[in-house]
Amino acid sequence: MSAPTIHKGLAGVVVDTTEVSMVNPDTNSLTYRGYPVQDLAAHCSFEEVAYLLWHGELPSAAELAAQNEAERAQRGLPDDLVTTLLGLPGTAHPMDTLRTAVSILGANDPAEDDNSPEANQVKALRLFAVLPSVVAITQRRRHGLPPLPPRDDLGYAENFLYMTLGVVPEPVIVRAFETSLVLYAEHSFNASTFTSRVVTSTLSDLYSAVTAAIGALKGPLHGGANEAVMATFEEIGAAEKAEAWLNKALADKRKIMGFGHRVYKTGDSRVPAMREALQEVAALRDGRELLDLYESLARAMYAAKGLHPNLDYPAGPAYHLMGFDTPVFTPIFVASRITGWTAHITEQLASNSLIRPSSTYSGKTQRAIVRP
Ligand SMILES: CC(=O)SCCNC(=O)CCNC(=O)[C@H](O)C(C)(C)COP(=O)(O)OP(=O)(O)OC[C@H]1O[C@@H](n2cnc3c(N)ncnc32)[C@H](O)[C@@H]1OP(=O)(O)O
Ligand SMILES: O=C([O-])CC(=O)C(=O)O
Repeated sequence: MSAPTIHKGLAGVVVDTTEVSMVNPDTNSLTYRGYPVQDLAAHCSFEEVAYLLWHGELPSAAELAAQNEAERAQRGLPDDLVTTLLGLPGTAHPMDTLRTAVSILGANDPAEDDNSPEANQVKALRLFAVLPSVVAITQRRRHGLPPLPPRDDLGYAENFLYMTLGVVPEPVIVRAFETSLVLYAEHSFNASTFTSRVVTSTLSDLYSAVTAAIGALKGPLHGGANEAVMATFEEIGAAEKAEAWLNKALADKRKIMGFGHRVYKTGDSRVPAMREALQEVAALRDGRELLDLYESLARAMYAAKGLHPNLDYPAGPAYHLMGFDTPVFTPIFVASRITGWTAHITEQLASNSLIRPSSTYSGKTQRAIVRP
């Protein structure tokens, strides 16, 4: 009997179909429900993109108004949840706070175990609405500031920025932030989405699937890379030091965060739009030096390894210049990806099969228990 082929990391393994998005590495393109992501970023609000991911079509004006009304009404956090979250150690990573918040919201939801599409859509919208409040709390407590109540006169991106930073910034910043939310929203069977589908496949509940997905996204090989990119820039310090720093880091066999991708091998479809957003933010926020460092490291990495940046590479410095603390970068990714995760959870349930791959045993041969 020939040994089965092992697909480490499931690389290249096609496990299911999806109608939510298509990543095409041959053309470096990404579509959500058929629409190119850069067109959505240029012409749609994040709320419209959320509706598209959940319902398969862009909303009419009336459908969007109804969703917005429901979302704005649910932005606030219950007082006891705020108390619990502020009771976590100040050293807790904001991703841990976010994961805990989703878990508590699930435990308090009497419909937690109702896996009907209607009930799960209610939960998806509720999580979409409250996550910015949780992210905002984690940043504000780092600065000794109390939580700010949400404002229902502001759009999703504006309110998110307001609650975290205490002001509604310039329209260029709001637009760049919204672009990042659209670009981060969905990416087929990435590790965190796949995690959410694995949990869902056991017929567990949506909150459990999202909690697990947050755990998967936290890692620096996935969403955590947007925070790690900032740490890299801080370690390098200046553009003229980038090449020497990189050569040493590669000689030390370090992974350079924000570069490479499991699917895209000739460039991430989302980077051009996010790089443009970063340039606009940098122009407004005195970001010339950071931008120079960004470009120097990217050039050196391509020369040394032929590797291109992924979305986390421009998103990290853009969030920094907008005024976000580094530990909230990946939580922002969560607040965006909640749309994609929940669309996939619904899709998984509609055509479910328990996800349970096989393995080849490589341990000790069978043996008897021998007691002395
Ligand atoms: C939104 C997102 O989640 S995008 C991904 C964010 N993650 C990161 O930026 C982390 C840094 N990047 C990486 O670690 C990888 O590129 C991954 C995990 C994203 C993809 O990994 P894989 O598809 O498994 O690629 P793999 O690890 O096989 O890389 C192929 C080769 O390129 C090298 N390589 C890939 N990415 C990097 C990197 N960022 N730094 C240094 N070397 C790298 C690998 O060491 C390997 O070299 P080798 O053949 O000499 O061993
Ligand atoms: O697709 C992946 O493997 C990672 C990624 O870019 C994402 O989740 O946005």
